Amino acid sequence: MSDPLPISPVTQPLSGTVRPPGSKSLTNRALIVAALADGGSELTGVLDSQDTQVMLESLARLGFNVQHDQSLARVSIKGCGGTVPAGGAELWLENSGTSIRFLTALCAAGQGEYRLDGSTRMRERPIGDLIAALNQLGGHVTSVAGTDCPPVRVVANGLRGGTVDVPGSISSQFLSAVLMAAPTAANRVDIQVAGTLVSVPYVEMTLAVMRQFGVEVEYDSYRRFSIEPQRYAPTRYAIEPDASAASYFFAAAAVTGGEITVEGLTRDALQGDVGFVDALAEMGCTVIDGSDSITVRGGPLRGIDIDMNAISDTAQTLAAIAPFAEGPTRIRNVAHMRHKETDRISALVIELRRLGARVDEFDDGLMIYPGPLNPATIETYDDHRMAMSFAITGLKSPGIQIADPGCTAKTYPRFFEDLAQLTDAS
Ligand SMILES: O=C(O)C1=C[C@@H](OP(=O)(O)O)[C@@H](O)[C@H](O)C1
Ligand SMILES: C=C(OP(=O)(O)O)C(=O)O
Repeated sequence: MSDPLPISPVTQPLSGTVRPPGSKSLTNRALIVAALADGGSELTGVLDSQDTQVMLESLARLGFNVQHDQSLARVSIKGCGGTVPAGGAELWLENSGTSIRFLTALCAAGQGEYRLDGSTRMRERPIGDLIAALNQLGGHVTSVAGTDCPPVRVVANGLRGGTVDVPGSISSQFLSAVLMAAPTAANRVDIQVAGTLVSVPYVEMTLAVMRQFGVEVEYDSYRRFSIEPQRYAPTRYAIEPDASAASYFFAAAAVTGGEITVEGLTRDALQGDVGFVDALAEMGCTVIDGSDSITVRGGPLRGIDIDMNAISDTAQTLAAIAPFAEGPTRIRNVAHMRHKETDRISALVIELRRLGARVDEFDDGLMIYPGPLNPATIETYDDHRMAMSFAITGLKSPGIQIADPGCTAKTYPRFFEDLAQLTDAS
């Protein structure tokens, strides 16, 4: 655990320009489909963080030829035409949900015995729905401890294909994992989503990346998908900056009344989390769309009532600035946040109350009331987004310290350096 980090409130509105590192979600998707492609791909703008390092290390263990140039944020990877070279491996995925879910499906497309495991929290994160789906497609996948959580054992002999139900209400990552592996199956895969589908923009992102690597999916309003056996094409692929990471900088502008530009992202980004700026606009900020950037200009904030199901990784960002708005903020329809790095609804409620805020907890979200905050050390629960979100609260309210700030390494190892660059320049 790293030492607590005190955050100094800003003395004037925070202004400047920042370019966050590459998107975690795009990096891990591009790596999976490039590994399944028919030859060498080159990815640029690759995120270098714990979640992508465990993916890269795993692909190397699986026998893929992967070259990572960290200084240039570039990865070259030689795909094996829909197969996995090593006939078995043990993979360690820390607490990276995308990595363990996407790689479980990739391993099922291989030949041999694989074991996938991760941190204590990872062993509490559900994966049973994905296991059941892969087994319907001819896989032999089990939860080793019978918990429907990792560790996972895959005895692989390729996927047969056929018809499969994929539940969507716990995590969209199960559907994304099945979609990306589906073109390697011997026969057509017909997917039917069971129940509601959470985090829909991430499924749109999966389909977009598959298309960019030359694979076509027929689908009908995110309920039914059909994938014929196909090969991914080797591709030169540029990864967008991370839109969830951008939310902290947009929130910093909002809460300090400053003006911050995030470069490399527009509303056309493949990441749904760019939509966080619409929430800020509803709270009273001005959003300025550039040709290759988005700028947020802060102002007096008003509380809002918002469904954040599609962009739940930014719900903590919003909750962390909500105490400064006029009127309460209600965040709805994010029950799936309870299955992430920590139970994020519960963590938000505890930490906002520690600061003296009035908060109501609901099964599906929370309500935050405005009011002055007191000094406190914020517990981060090994959740990068708790650390980054409450750092923004600390720009406005004195005496806030972030416990274990090193946990941002999961997706943004240099977060506090990038934030300091903005605060030092203002
Ligand atoms: O597919 C993805 O890249 C992700 C999907 C979301 O998870 P859920 O689908 O579990 O909500 C999101 O929270 C996560 O950070 C990344
Ligand atoms: C939920 C997250 O990650 P994952 O599910 O990939 O571990 C996140 O980055 O906020």
